[in-house]
Amino acid sequence: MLRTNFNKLLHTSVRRGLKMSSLPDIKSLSALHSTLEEAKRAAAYRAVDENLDLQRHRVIGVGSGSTVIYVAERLGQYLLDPKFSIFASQFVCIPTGFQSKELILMNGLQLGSIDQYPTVDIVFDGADEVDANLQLIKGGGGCLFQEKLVSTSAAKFVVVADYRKRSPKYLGTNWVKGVPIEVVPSGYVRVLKDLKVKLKCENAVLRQGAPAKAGPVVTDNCNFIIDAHFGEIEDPAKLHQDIKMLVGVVETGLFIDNASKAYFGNPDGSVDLLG
Ligand SMILES: O=C(CO)[C@H](O)[C@H](O)COP(=O)(O)O
Repeated sequence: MLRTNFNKLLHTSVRRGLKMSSLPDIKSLSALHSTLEEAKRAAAYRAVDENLDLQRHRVIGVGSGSTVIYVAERLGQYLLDPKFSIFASQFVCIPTGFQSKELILMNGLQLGSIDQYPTVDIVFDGADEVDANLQLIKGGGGCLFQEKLVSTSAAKFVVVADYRKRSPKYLGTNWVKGVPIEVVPSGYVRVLKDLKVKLKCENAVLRQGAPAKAGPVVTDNCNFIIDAHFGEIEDPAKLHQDIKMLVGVVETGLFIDNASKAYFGNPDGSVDLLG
């Protein structure tokens, strides 16, 4: 069975022009165009190397954003290393949106869906802000519903981020664009009103697609996103619950008691671990 999958992988790799090679050491790779990108890559590679259990993990969630690009790249490198490919060819990768689906396919990985695989072994995903208790703001890229669906279906959720994402204390300090909230399109006016009147939100705006699109951002689930400003958030769990109660809300970008650790890449190439 393993051998058949391995042969299938070899044929697929050859067809796609991918060459078998050994898992590269990050130090041997060419420099990226900025220290920020280096930081993201360092966090992602280390998170994958330290948390991926080749013997046990089969269903792997791949999140969204610019840091996760390096997670998918690293998983693809495992697939191309003859030492690891016998295991990596068994991976089924679950995307959290259109972008991550593309990343999975581009790196030669096998694509699955959350409805085929409702139990996920491990998920790697980015974040917009992470506090000391591993509570998160996510959804800057508009994929929060599927990200929450996959991360809460996973036995382990590992955050990959750069140094800018680490909160000094309260969520809402570094990420000042507001808490992303996915809403049903016909309910957005009602949610905007309830956020201001019932939850005393400082400001809430419908996220716009301009300049790429005139009109609102439409999510992969055909919904809208509201960005709601609450300043510094002392009790993210309560705020999440309060927002969730509003009619028209699909999901909030507050990820509560969900992540088990976070890797933060630094400009000097080092990585800090929280959790
Ligand atoms: O939640 C997200 C998308 O909805 C992303 O994970 C988050 O915005 C982080 O992205 P990046 O790695 O580009 O900083």
